[in-house]
Amino acid sequence: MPMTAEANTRSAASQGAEGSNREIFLPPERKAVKDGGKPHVTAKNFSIFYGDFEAVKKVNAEVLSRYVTAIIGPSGCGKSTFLRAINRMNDLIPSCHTAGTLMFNGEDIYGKYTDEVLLRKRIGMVFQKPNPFPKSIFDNIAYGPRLHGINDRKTLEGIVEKSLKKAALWDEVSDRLDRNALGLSGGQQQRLCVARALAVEPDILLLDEPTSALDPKATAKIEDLIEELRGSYTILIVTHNMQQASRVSDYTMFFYEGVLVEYAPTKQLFTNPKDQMTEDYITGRFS
Ligand SMILES: Nc1ncnc2c1ncn2[C@@H]1O[C@H](COP(=O)(O)OP(=O)(O)OP(=O)(O)O)[C@@H](O)[C@H]1O
Repeated sequence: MPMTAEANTRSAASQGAEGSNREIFLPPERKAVKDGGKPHVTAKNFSIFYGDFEAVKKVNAEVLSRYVTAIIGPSGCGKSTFLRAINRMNDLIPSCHTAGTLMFNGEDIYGKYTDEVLLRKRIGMVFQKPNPFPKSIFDNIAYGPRLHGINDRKTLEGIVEKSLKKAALWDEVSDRLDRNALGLSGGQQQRLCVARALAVEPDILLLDEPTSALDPKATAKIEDLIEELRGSYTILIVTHNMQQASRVSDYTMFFYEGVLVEYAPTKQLFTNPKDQMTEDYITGRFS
């Protein structure tokens, strides 16, 4: 059987990585996003500490609007800490403090006058484990809009429908919006959590290992959803799964021991990493 172009590339890539147990990643070609690519989150010498321990070390980076950026690296390297800093979720940890600056749309996220509630409306988050409220599907989605003063039933109905459609869940739940969200499957619950985050019309979505508790089918649905949302939202996703990073993201950040070692277009980072440490990590020399 003749080798396909893809198989040829795979073969060439395998041969290129002499002696290494190289996983082959072939990130798909991705189209440029309309009106995307502006600095949306900018870190300047940004560090995050737990007490005296510097978990994230002097990061300098710009996250680009409307693209998907994956954050990868071994366990404990600071991925979640960095992600959570972007909507100040770390504020809930008393020992946690920061140095340097982290800007969102040119405004200091840690500025004296920043309102965390409004910040979290603009920068939504979905966690590793689906965490719907023990309420109806409708009330889960309407929760955020109500918190921000929307109480008109018709308006809420419109928001709930739109959000569930964006999260690719509407068709599965439109006839049971009054049922408890905890009755949904794990994958549906996670899409509900995405819908809940979208209901307040955020600019940025932070996804902290959103598929690690899901089976392959539910994982594929979330990955499809990320693809759908790409171009409308700036998305950052922490993932342990390098294949997932290579499939869903436009840019990838590789962290090691709190240091942002390499940050590049996903295709470049996975096929032609500049740093030896990145090369070693993506080829499975350490995990
Ligand atoms: N609440 C906390 N208090 C003290 N140290 C913490 C806290 N949370 C995380 N750390 C430490 O900060 C470092 C970075 O942790 P973080 O959870 O951000 O890493 P990670 O790359 O997301 O790891 P994983 O992939 O295992 O989730 C680790 O050394 C961790 O032990």
